[in-house]
Amino acid sequence: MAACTISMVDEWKRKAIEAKDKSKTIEMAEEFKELTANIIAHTSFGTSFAHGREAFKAQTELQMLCAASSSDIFIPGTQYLPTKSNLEIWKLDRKMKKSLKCIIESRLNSQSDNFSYGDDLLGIMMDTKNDGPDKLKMNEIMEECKTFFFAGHETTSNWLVWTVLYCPAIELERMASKDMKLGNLMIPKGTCIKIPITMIHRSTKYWGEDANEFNPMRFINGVSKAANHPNALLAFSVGPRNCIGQNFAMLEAKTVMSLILQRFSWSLSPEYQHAPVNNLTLQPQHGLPIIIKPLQF
Ligand code: HEM
Repeated sequence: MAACTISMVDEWKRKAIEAKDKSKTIEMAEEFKELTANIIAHTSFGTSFAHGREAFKAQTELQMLCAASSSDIFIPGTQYLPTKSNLEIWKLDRKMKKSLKCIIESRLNSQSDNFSYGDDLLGIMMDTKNDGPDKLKMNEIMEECKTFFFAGHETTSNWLVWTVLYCPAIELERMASKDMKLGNLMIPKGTCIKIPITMIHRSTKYWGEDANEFNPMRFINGVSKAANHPNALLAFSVGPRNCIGQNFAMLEAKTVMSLILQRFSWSLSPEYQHAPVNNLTLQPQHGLPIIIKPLQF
């Protein structure tokens, strides 16, 4: 984490120092996307990082195509038709799976003397392959790699982008597995419920009159005491399906922000246009240009 971040901030400093006024506008949204992809690829694939990045690049393109087609009206069966977008989706899917399979196979062939596949995420998952009932199949390992990249990349990247404004996942969805009562509402089995995290995070009912103000001191006694309901902070969800990467993400954000703040002063560029858009995670539609100035030359 720290090594990836330091190489990014060193590059920023070099660019700023080269400039006449010793400052530089940096497109933070793009930089954070690249940084968090590097961090998650290193964590997942260690030494096979470069190949992992290739696989994740294909997954990102695939995700964008799927997000675009998910806004179309869905006609059952059309996902199997060889349309231009489906052909592109299938091609990227094959490319990504091939890269991941290559990484796993080369790791299988290079098992070290102590019969371990390594201490990155891939190695740990492959080591479980050797044991009895928890054994993971190649397919399952590939799916887990995809999940971790999807769940741990844009979330953290957009979290860094907004830092103290918004949470990156703005709503949760649940489907009722049986008829149930929720407060005064009867929820029939099969109903989809959306939980509006952003609205809950801005509710004066839970957070008090200053709900819309940036007040980090409200967390001084811990997250569960910050509001008048212990689960009012839902950024990582709560319960058995809450975010498995929460501690990783917290560590990543603290590492990145502290390494940046130690080195630069910064201000928002006049080019910035405030237009958050929900593309599965909340993103700045027109990027985040920030002017940075090194604190020391
Ligand atoms: C600021 C960053 C992050 C935010 C705001 C975030 C938010 C969330 C939320 C709200 C959920 C629950 C989704 C639901 O219940 O419908 C979730 C689940 C999950 N997150 Fe994160 N996440 C972040 C970073 C990460 C990272 C870095 C990883 C992995 C390294 C990760 C892996 C996962 C996984 C695997 C799940 C599914 C858990 C399950 O269904 O059992 N997340 N995340």
